[in-house]
Amino acid sequence: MAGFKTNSTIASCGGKLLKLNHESKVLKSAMDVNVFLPPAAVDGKKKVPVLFFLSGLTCTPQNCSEKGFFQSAAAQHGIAIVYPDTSPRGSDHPGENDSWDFGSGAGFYINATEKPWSDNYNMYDYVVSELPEALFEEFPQLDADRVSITGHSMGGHGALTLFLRNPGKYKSVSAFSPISNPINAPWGIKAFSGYFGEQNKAKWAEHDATELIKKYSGPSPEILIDVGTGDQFYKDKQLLPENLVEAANDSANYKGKVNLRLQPDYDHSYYFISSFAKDHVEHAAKYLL
Ligand SMILES: N[C@@H](CCC(=O)N[C@@H](CSC=O)C(=O)NCC(=O)O)C(=O)O
Repeated sequence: MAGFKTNSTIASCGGKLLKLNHESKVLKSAMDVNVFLPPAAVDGKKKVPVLFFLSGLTCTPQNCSEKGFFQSAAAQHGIAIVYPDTSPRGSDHPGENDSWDFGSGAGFYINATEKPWSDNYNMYDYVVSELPEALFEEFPQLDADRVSITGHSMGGHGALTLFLRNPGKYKSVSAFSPISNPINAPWGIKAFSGYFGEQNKAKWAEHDATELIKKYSGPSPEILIDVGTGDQFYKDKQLLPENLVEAANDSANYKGKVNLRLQPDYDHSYYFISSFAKDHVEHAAKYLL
């Protein structure tokens, strides 16, 4: 078996939220992960599709499973949700816990190339391969052939880049307030300088959704993006979703297929995410069911 320990099993929306922990080899860390099993999958007899939710800076698997409000719609559509953590934990690298937007809780869904981070900050490999493979082994009711991805902020960047780097692997993608062009935003510049080195701009571009969409070729389901106009990080140009839309409209595959919805007054918080969670589950359901 894949070696998950179940710390708690919580009834939620007719299904079960499992709070799990396992040892990750690629992260050299014990990792928490939450999995919501919809009612259809609780007895293990029916295979259900899976939606990954990648969280933002400072988050753990708890933030979205407690206040994202995804589980009601997921239960209705018979979709499981996986909530991974946002970085390895307790690695003790110098500076790992010095700021909230780099290091612990800020893994950015990349494989770091700069020391000491390259030792174990491999969130890309963890979310793309190690975690899903372990989950599909442990829970045969999760359908490995029907997987979609979504996320928030840093996790929205993760969802978009994992989708665009792996054509066909995910049936659909959506995002809440994603960091859409990290190579031109303060959060992304800080993270990529630290994890990839200041000079390695080619590597930076490999994890920038706006750069990736220009060259993307593969299945091209509509991409749904919600951003609140009251979001201070949007106003501070950390998110830059318009750059992604412009790049998509200049591309061969994604012209007119990024649906950016600017939601009046909403901020960056889980009040915003929970207000539109149903839409994102329904977006995924269109491609998963
Ligand atoms: N601590 C920071 C705010 C951090 C923050 O807003 N984190 C967001 C994600 S931001 C982009 O990735 C978040 O989801 N926080 C968790 C929550 O439950 O709200 C500050 O002090 O400004």
